[in-house]
Amino acid sequence: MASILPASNRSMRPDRNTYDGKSFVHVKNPYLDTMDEDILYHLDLGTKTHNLPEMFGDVKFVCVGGSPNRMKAFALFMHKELGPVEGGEDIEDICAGTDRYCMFKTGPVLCISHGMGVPSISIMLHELIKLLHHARCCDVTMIRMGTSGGIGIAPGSVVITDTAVDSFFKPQFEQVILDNVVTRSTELDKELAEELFNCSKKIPNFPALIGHTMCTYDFYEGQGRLDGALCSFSRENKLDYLTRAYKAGVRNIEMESTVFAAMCRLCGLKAAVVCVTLLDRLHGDQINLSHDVLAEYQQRPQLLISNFIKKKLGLCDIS
Ligand SMILES: O=P(O)(O)O[C@H]1O[C@H](CO)[C@@H](O)[C@H]1O
Ligand SMILES: O=c1cc[nH]c(=O)[nH]1
Repeated sequence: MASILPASNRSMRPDRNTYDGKSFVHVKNPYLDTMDEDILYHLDLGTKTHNLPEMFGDVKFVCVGGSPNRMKAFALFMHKELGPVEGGEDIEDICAGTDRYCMFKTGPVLCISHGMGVPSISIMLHELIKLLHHARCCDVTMIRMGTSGGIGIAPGSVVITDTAVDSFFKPQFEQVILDNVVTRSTELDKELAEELFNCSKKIPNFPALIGHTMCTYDFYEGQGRLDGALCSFSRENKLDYLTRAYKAGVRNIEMESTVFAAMCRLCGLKAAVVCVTLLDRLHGDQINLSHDVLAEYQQRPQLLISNFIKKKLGLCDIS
C-alpha cells in the first residue's frame, strides 16, 4: 500500500559535503560507488568514455532552461560577455550525440536544456548532478531560467522565486518512489534570490520581483486554462483558483521549479529560479505576444543572470 514518508526523512536531509571551505555536490546513492562505469545515457556522456573532471571540473554556474535554442543563445551570449576566449565565436553542443538535451560550456558556465515538465527536467537533473559529482565540481550555483504565466503582475516582469510551491500552494514536491509518495522540501536559497534581486535593480527599466512560483504538471488544465482540448471548470472556478494562488503569494506559474528546487537542495546545490512572465493569467490564457516582444521578454532572465555571473566573477562594473 502506498504511504506518505515525512519530508524530514533523515537520509534525505539537505547536506553540503564541505572540505577546506569548499562545497561539493552531494549525491545520495550508495550504489554509485560500487559501479565500474556510470553511463549518463540521456547526455551521451560517461565516466569511461569521457574525462569528466577535465571537461567540467571548473564549472561554477549551471544554467538550465526548457528550450535548446534559448540555451544555445544564452551560452553564446555568455561566451561573448566573458571576454575573448580560445575556440572562436561558436560553441559546440556537448550532447550532440543525443537529441534529448543540448549542453554548452563557456568558461565556468554550463548551459543545458531540460525540455518541458517535471519528468523531463528530473531525468536531466539526475544525470547532470552525477556529472558534477564525477567531475569533482565545487561551489556550484544552479539557475533555472524560463518563461511563465504571471498572476496579477505586468507581462514581461521577471519573477525571482523565493519558494516553489505545488498546485495546492504547498512548498513541497511529491516524488513517487516504488509505491511510496516521498515529500521533499522546495525551499530555495533566499540569499541567492536576494542577490539576484539586488542585481536586477542595477539594470535600467528592468521589472523584477521576488515571489512564490507555482509548478504544475500541465500547461492547460493544470494551470486553469480555458483554452485546452479539455476543460471541465468555469471561468469563475479558474479566477477563484488563481486569486487564491495570488493570495498565497504565488506570482507566476511554470512547470519545473519544484523538482528543480527539491533535487538541488538535497544534493547541497545552491539554486535559483528566474522566469519572465509572458501574460497575466487573470486577464487571459493565450500567449499572443509578437515574435519580437516574445524574444525580448525571453532575454530578460538571460540579462539578469549574465550580470549576476559577471559580478560573481569580478567582471562587472555593477557592485
Ligand atoms: O520556458 P521554459 O523553461 O520552457 O518553461 C516554461 O515553458 C514551458 C511551457 O510553455 C514549461 O516548460 C514551463 O515551465
Ligand atoms: O502560462 C505559462 C507561460 C509559460 N509557461 C507556463 O508554464 N505557463
